[in-house]
Amino acid sequence: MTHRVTHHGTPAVELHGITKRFPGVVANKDIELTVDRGTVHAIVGENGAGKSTLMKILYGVQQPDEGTITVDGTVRTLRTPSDAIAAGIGMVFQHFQLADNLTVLENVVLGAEKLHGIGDAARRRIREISTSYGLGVEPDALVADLGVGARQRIEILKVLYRGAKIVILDEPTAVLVPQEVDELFGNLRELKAEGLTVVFISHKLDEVLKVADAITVIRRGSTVAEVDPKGVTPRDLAELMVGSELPSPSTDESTVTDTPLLTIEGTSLADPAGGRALLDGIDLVIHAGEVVGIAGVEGNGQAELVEVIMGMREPSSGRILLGDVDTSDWQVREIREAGIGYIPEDRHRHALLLEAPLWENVILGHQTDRANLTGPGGLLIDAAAAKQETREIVEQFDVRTPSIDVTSGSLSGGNQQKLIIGREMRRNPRVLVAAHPTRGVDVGAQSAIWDHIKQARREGLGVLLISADLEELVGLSDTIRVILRGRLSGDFDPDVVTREQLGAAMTGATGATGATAAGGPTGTDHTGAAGTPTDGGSR
Ligand SMILES: Nc1ncnc2c1ncn2[C@@H]1O[C@H](COP(=O)(O)OP(=O)(O)OP(=O)(O)O)[C@@H](O)[C@H]1O
Repeated sequence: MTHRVTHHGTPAVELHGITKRFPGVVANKDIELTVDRGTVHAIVGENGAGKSTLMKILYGVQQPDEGTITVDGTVRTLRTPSDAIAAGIGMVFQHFQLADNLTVLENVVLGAEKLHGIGDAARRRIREISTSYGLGVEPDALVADLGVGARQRIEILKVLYRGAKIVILDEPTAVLVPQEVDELFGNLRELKAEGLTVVFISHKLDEVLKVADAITVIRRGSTVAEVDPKGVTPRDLAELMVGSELPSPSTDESTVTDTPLLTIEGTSLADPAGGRALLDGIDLVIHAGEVVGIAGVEGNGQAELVEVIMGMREPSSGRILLGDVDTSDWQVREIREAGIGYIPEDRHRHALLLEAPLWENVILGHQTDRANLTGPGGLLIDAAAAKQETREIVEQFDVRTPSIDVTSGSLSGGNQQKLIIGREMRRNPRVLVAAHPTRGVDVGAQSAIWDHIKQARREGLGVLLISADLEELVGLSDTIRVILRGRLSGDFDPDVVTREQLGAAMTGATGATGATAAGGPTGTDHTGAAGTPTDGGSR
C-alpha cells in the first residue's frame, strides 16, 4: 500500500491475529490493527466485513477465538465490557442507551455511582468533562428535551466519566445532520488534543477522510490496508473496500408523471400531551415515477408523517388518499395490502423478527397475503415458497449470509437492511415510504439500493424518501421538501439547491431561499439544531 501509516511510540491499541468465527461465517480473520495514542482512527469496510465484530471484541462484548489485544503496551483479556472499561476503553453504540425520563446527571452516574456519588461531586465532574472537551452538556437537563446531537454528546461524556482514554464510536454520524457532524468532529479533535484516542466505524468515506488520522480497511473479515488519508479519495477507499473498481454513478432523467399516487391534504396531528401540533397542515402529492425527498432535523415530524401514512396513527384532521381512495382511517395491514411498501427507520423494532430465520422475516407483515398461504382453505404459511423467495432476494440484493436459515439478528446491520429493501421492493409496491433506506449500508450496497429505487421509479413507483443524508436526497429526489416543527416547506429543486440552503431551512434560520421555508425561529421553541448544544428536539 502506497499510503502506509508509520507508527511511533507505544500504540494505544494493538490487535494482533484476531480471528472470530460464527456458525458458517468467519467474521474476523487474522486481523491486525494498530491505533496510535492521541489519534482518530477510522475503520471502514463493506457491510458484513467484520467491523462491528472487531469493535465488540475490543470492548469485551465478544471474545476472539484467536489473537491478542494489547492496550497501552499491556496484553489484556477482555471478558466483559467491565474489563474493557477497567482497561480505559469505552464504547458509544449506534442505538443510544439513555433513559428519556431521567436527567443527564442521572443517566451519567447510573451504574457508576461509586465514582463521584450522585450529587454535587458528580455534577462538578460532569461540568469539568463537558468544559474540557467542549461538549456543552448541562447536567440537570432532562434527556427527553434533548436532540440527537446532544444525546450523542451525553453518551460520549458517559464513557469519559468512567475514565475511558480510548473511545470507540459505532457509525456516530449516521444519525446526525451535517451541522451536527461538524460539531461532533470538533469534539473528536478536542479529545485527541487532550491525548485521548478515538476509533470509529463509518460508511461515509468523505467524512472519514476529513477527520481520521489513519484508516484501516477491512474486507471480508481481513485487514487489507492501513491508509494515510492524505492524498486518498473516497473512491480509492471504496475500491480498497470492495477489491475492484466501482462503476461510475449514472445520471437520470425525470420520469415524473401527472398521476397522483399518494395525496396528503391539510393533514394535522395533535400532540396528545397538548403541546404544539406534531403535524401542522401537511400538503403533499407524490406522483407515479416521482421521488419526493423530505429533509429535516430528526424529531420535527418525520416519524409522525410516516405513521399517519402507514395507518399507525389517525390524523386529527385532513385526508390521505391512495389514488383517489381515502385511507385516512385504514389500518396498517390494509394500507400495506393496497400497495404501499415500507422501509421503517428502526429496523429492529419495526421491520425484523431478530430471533426468526431470514425466510420467516421475508413474509413478515405479509403473512395474510394469499400468495403466502397454502394447504386446505389456504390456512398454512407456504414455507417452501417463502424460502424460494428469500433465496432470490438474497441473490438479487446481495445479502451476505451463510444461509437463509440463520436468524436475521445474526446478519450485519447493512445486510439486514438489504433484506428489508429486497422484501419490500419484490412486492412491486405502487408507493414506497422509505425512512433512511441506506442507513448503515456500505457504499457499494448503497448505490445498488439507489439503482433499485431508480429502476422502480422508471416503472412508475412513487417514493416518499426521508433521509438525513443530503447526498442521497439530492441524488434521488425529483423534489425536496423540508420538515420543520411539523410543517413542510415549499419545493426545493435538487439540481440547484445548496447544502447551506437546505441546512438553513432545516434549522429555521431566516433567509432560507429557494422555497418558502415553513415556520421561522420563535425564540422559545428549539429544534435540536446544531449550534446550540443543549437545545432539544421535539421528540
Ligand atoms: N452474533 C452473531 N452470530 C452469527 N453471525 C454473526 C454474529 N455477529 C456477526 N455475525 C456475522 O459476522 C459477519 C461480520 O458482521 P459484522 O456485524 O461485524 O459486520 P460489519 O462490518 O460491522 O457490517 P455492517 O457495516 O453491515 O454493520 C457477518 O457475516 C455477520 O453475519
